[in-house]
Amino acid sequence: MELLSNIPVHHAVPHEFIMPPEKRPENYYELTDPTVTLPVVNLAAGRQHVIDEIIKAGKEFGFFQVVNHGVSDDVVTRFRRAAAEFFALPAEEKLPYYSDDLSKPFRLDTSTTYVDDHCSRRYWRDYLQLQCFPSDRLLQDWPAKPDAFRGSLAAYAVAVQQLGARVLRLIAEGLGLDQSIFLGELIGGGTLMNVNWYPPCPNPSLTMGLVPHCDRPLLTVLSQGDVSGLQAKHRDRWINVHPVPNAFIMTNGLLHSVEHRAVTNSRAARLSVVSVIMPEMDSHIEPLPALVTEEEPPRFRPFLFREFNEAYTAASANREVVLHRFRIHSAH
Ligand SMILES: O=C(O)CCC(=O)C(=O)O
Ligand SMILES: [Fe+2]
Repeated sequence: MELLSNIPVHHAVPHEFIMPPEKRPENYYELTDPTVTLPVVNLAAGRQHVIDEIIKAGKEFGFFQVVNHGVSDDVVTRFRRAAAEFFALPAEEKLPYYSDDLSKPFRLDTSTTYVDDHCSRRYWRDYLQLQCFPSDRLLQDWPAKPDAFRGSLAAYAVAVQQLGARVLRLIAEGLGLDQSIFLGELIGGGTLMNVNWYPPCPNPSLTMGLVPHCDRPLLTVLSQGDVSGLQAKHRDRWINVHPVPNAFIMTNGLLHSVEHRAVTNSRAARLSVVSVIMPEMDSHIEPLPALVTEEEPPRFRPFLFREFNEAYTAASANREVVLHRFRIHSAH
């Protein structure tokens, strides 16, 4: 399949990218609620204030941006630039990495195919999917070109993992739990990364960059640069996640795993770097006893992360279908 990034300029939308009318983002403007903006949490503020803001944002939105997060702009910019340069390489240099084998530690692929009424459609996105740790062993699987790719990725991955651990400690404290409760097997699956490339699209109203979905891991740390396109569900409406300079966007399954999607635009290419902090496959997922009360009984049965992962893949990330498998249905 031809990569979108192999074509310098797209003058028309090929038919396989045209979404059926009900899946188009035409509600981009109508259903988008311009009065709602996602909270921006300043991590340099007082600790208790930061914790309160994160818990409030997590409960209300399941999504928030963080600034003054301690990850240097240079680390972020260097990796974002190297990744953009990778997508701009000539087709033959990218070809060796092209694969749809999910077990590969580094692979390049193009938009997921989505099948509807026996008709398949494609999303307007190329992406890299890679494992980050242990970086000394995986480094050789990462591309040698552009020159800055390996070094900048190793630095970025460490910085993002530390930031993720810091936010997980703050969340634990905010829930009245031991600070390190989420830092064991729940993050032991390592960090996976998606680097998404959405080239300018001649007709954004017909295409989607990424299907509405919820992320499956414990915490996602997303860098979207300065081009908008990310939207999150809030009270049944899509809201735009406005780019905030040097911010990271966080979303997690602890408080609320929120449906989000990416729309395309005709002006500028958009690159997002999505780091997902994964549990070990055999970790036991269940409501923490400290959070279960008679008024708040468990709503989901215990399961292994492996089972959840399989259900997620089988249901193509459809939130309701996945949750249904694990929900405890009350007797009345
Ligand atoms: O491009 C974006 O901003 C969203 C990407 C995303 O949600 C993902 O890769 O899981
Ligand atoms: Fe996502």
